[in-house]
Amino acid sequence: MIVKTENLSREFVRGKNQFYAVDHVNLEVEEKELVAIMGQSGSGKSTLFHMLTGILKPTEGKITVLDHEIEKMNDRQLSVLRGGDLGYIMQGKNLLQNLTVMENILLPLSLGKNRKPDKERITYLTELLGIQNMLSEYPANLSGGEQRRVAIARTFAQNPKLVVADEPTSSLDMENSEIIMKYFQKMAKEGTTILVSTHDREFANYADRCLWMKKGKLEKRELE
Ligand SMILES: Nc1ncnc2c1ncn2[C@@H]1O[C@H](COP(=O)(O)OP(=O)(O)OP(=O)(O)O)[C@@H](O)[C@H]1O
Repeated sequence: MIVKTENLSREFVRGKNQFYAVDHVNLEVEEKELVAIMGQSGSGKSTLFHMLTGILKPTEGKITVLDHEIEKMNDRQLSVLRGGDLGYIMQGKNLLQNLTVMENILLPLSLGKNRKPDKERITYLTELLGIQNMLSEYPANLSGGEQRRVAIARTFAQNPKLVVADEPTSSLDMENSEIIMKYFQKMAKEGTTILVSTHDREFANYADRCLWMKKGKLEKRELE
């Protein structure tokens, strides 16, 4: 099992209300699976992904990712993991603005253990994602969709065993979304486990399995 959560929960307080953003989630993802989590805005997908990747501590429950007990790891151990076997494509723009595109792509590799940049892999990825002519640009000079593609290239450049991707196709046009979905499917077949959150129902055609998140609870259900 690559991902396993047991009763994973996160509570937040807003005003006088205490509520579960993630409510006793039991999720299991096997090696080589491409699993899509769908759900309305605010249903808890990002909170779940933040906990799986050690960005956010749970209020309750257990998380095992790639044989690591995530909630017991310290920040240093977590950043080594996130620079190596675990790749996290976060939502929104998250490139470092003072580094060029290429420097951004190489950054996780400098945090991971025993990972050296694989030039061939990086060339392949940047060409596939159509960012090969922007490698010496700064992120501020790129569109939102281009920055998204750089973030995707950065994650796969580290050759992770598990990729957690939070709405990877959100600011992309159809053509680029399809390239990403096909690439995810290919990488899953070749051995990378991928967990993706999305509003894009097209992903259902590429994923091995779709789950639905509703008010913090994870449901198994057919798409309408
Ligand atoms: N730090 C926080 N403090 C209080 N409430 C929070 C915090 N972070 C998230 N929430 C709330 O928790 C709920 C789940 O948010 P989350 O970002 O996980 O949803 P999501 O499914 O990823 O949404 P989207 O699809 O819009 O990204 C929302 O109601 C959100 O407002």
